[in-house]
This record gives sequence, C-alpha cells and structure tokens, in this order.
Amino acid sequence: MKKNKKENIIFENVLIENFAAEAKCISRIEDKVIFIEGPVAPGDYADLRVMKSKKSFMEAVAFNIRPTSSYRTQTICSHFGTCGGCKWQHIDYKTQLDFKTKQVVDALERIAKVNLPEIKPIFPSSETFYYRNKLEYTFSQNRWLTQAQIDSGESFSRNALGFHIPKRYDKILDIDHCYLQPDPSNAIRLALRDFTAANNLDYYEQVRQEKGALRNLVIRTASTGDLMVVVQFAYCKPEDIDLVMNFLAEKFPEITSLNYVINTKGNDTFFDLEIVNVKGLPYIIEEMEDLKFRVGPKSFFQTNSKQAYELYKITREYADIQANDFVYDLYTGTGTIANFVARQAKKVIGLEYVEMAVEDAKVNSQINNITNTEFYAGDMRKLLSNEFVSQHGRPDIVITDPPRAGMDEPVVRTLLEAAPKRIVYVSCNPATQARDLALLDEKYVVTAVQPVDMFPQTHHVENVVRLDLR
Ligand SMILES: C[S@@+](CC[C@H](N)C(=O)[O-])C[C@H]1O[C@@H](n2cnc3c(N)ncnc32)[C@H](O)[C@@H]1O
Repeated sequence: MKKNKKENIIFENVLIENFAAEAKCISRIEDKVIFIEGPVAPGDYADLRVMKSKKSFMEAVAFNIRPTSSYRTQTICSHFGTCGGCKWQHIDYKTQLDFKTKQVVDALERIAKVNLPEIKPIFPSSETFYYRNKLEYTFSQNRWLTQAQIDSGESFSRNALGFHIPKRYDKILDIDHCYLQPDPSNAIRLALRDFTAANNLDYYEQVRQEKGALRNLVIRTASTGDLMVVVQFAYCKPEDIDLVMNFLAEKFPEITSLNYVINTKGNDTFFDLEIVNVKGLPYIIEEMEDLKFRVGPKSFFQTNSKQAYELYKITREYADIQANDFVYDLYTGTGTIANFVARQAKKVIGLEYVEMAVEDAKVNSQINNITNTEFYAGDMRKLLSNEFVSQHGRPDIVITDPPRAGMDEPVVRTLLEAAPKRIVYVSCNPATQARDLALLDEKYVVTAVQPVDMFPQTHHVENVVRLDLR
C-alpha cells in the first residue's frame, strides 16, 4: 500500500475476485470489502486507487489493469473504457448472462426470503449490439479527449456530438461509431456534426449555459423501418434552422419523421415544448404481432424492441388471462402491455403517472380497434386506492411494471386488499422487486421467475415474476 500525490491510498497488483452490483467488481483487502470501478473482470490484477474508505468497506478505481481474466472477450468499440454506455463489453456474453441470473437469484433469496420455484436461466437477447431503438446525443464545445488523443496532438477545439462522460457532466465524448443503434444512426450523427462545423454553427454549452445554436439530437429507429430524428436547437437563427433541416431532409430521404424543437431551458427535456414536424409524420410506428404502436417524439417505448416483444410474451403467458378476466396494468406507460393483452381479457385498466403517456395509450387502443381498455393518469400511490377498486371493480389479474424504485408500500397494501388471483410483476430492479415480494408473501406464492436480458453489454437486468393467490 502507498499514497499518491493527492493522498489517495493505492493498493498495487490486487486480484479482482468477483462481480458486484452496478457493474462494479469486488475484492477483499485486510478483511475489508473493496468495490472497484473500471473495466476489470474477476481474475484480472489491477492497481486500485481508493476514493472512499468507510469502517466496513472501501470504494476504488482500477488502473494499470493486467487483463488475465478468463471471462474477458475482445472489445470492439474504440470508446470502451471512456464511454459509460457498454461497461460490460469486455465480458463475454455468456458470463454477462450468468451474472445477471445470479443477481436475480441473490436478490430474491437474500431480500425476499420467500419460497421460490426454480429460477429459469435468463432469456438472452438475439442481438448483443445494435439493439437500441433510441439514442440521444449532446452537442458540446467542451469535447473530452482521452490521454491517448492528447498525446497524439489532437485539438481540444473541435466540437463534439456524443455522450456525457460518466460523472463528468461538463464533458462530451465525441463518438466515431456507436455499436448500440442500427444504421443510419451513426451516419446521421456524423453528417450533422460535420455539416454544422463546416457551416460555423456553434454548439450550446449546457454547464456554462453558453449561447449556441445546436443542443441535442434524438434518433429513433423503429423495427418497422420508420426513422425519426429530432434536432434540438438553442439560440439559432431561423435561417440556420432551415439550413440544418433541409440538409437532413436531402441527405437522408429515409427519415420518415423529421422534427425540431427550440429549447433554451436549463435542461434538455422537451416534454413541455412544441415539436415542429418539418417532414413526414409526427410519429413512427412500432409493430408487435398484428398490433401497431404510435410513438411520438415525446412518447416512451421500450428501447430494445425485439426483447420488449419477448418480455411481453412472457408476461402474457404468466398472466394466463381467460376471456372473463378483468385486468389492471399498473405503471402502463403508453399502454403497450395493456393493449398487448387486451384481446385475451374482458377488460383492461391501465394506470400511469404521465398524462401524455396515457393519451398515447388511448390512441394505441384506437388505432388497433381495441375497445375494452380504459386508462387513468395519476400517482399510483394515490390513484390505486381501495376506493378506486370499489369504483372500477376488483381485478382478477394485475400486471405491474414499476420504475426502479419498485412499488410504494401503500400500492402493495391495496393489491393485498384487492387480492387478484394472480399478479405478474415485471421489474428492472431485482432488489426492489424482492422487497415487494416479501410483502406480497402474506397472500401470494411465487410460482415462476424468468429474468430477461434487455440490455447486453450492461449490468441491467429485467425480471418477470408470477405470483398466485395462496
Ligand atoms: C418501467 S416503465 C413501464 C412502462 C410500460 N409498462 C412499458 O412496458 O412500456 C414504468 C412506468 O411507471 C410510470 N411511473 C413512475 N412512477 C409512477 C407513479 N408514482 N405513479 C404512476 N406511474 C408511475 C413511469 O412514467 C413509466 O411509464
């Protein structure tokens, strides 16, 4: 052990012992657990710079990595290690899947402490790259350079169009090629970056809130082939907006929905702003089986369309809906699951916080001639009360897909009171799901568990649990 100039403790040549949560790894030094950030894998050796030291654990960043792990695979992206997007790209896909399954098993065994059926191995993604249907890039005058780029004499002055560096909100990594979204995502980004630079259009600087013309770029590639582009401008002359939009329209005739928005607020969100549609339709269409889903610039849709279909099929199978069943779909978003299962059910009610998503959900029922759905907007904690259940009817089946924080306890209590014969719990966070399962154990038995991989090259895992009334 030694200390560097900034007085950080450094441990040299430490064996990386295991994977840990949140894409970290773990080792043990002097009986203390040490959580390690950086592109390491169990079996590697690395020097560790301690960033935090508490009584029972430490947090460290790995450097001088000796890549001797047998779990490693060749990385394909030149931005790996700097970009926060694919933190597990150096881990072979089978190991990624094994660890995700283990994360689910650990959370359910350690936190839920309920009787469990055999947990199925994770459902893998058929595509491990180019699987995302949406990416969001940021324009910046404040380009991030790696040490290698600085050493090779690259200039800081070139603008960037890419992703935020993890923990460095002021720096943007200029992306040459991103392996997450299919063509023509890369071509559009690079063409727009080069065109705006050639025409001396400056970029908005978010942290310093410096005036600039271009701010953000959203590209959505639907499984139907539809293609949406939304360019976010900040302080841009109308003739320059026309210049950029005409360039995109001519260069990429395959864009089916070309839009822009002017945003001079302190953040990049545009939910409260008017979107101007300059070419094509103001939405794209996603398809699943014979259903169509209309996705506008402000609409949520699961970002891995193919795996979303697999997730929904598992959810539908676990729900095992009969023709007379009344279903609640909690945290329905744009009503995708509600509409996906509606034809099996007598009636489906979808509940969701975001009013605009509820409007999308209603449209998605209409365009598919689904007439047995109803959607309500509100905070689940208040909306899903015993009164709501008395007023609208007791559900036979509940499907719930909450955000990472899981369900609020009053929501779980209302479910226990309503006592549907079956609950299907879809979760993107096995820890909070396990916490909620512990409460549901009062009346429910877990009868099936199926993890699903929606995000290869990352530590994120989705999990579907079926619960039957005791
Ligand atoms: C994981 S997403 C589920 C989306 C949807 N089931 C789907 O597959 O597209 C969680 C949803 O819960 C909504 N949400 C988050 N907190 C909420 C709350 N307190 N009350 C109601 N809805 C909430 C979010 O807006 C989001 O649409």
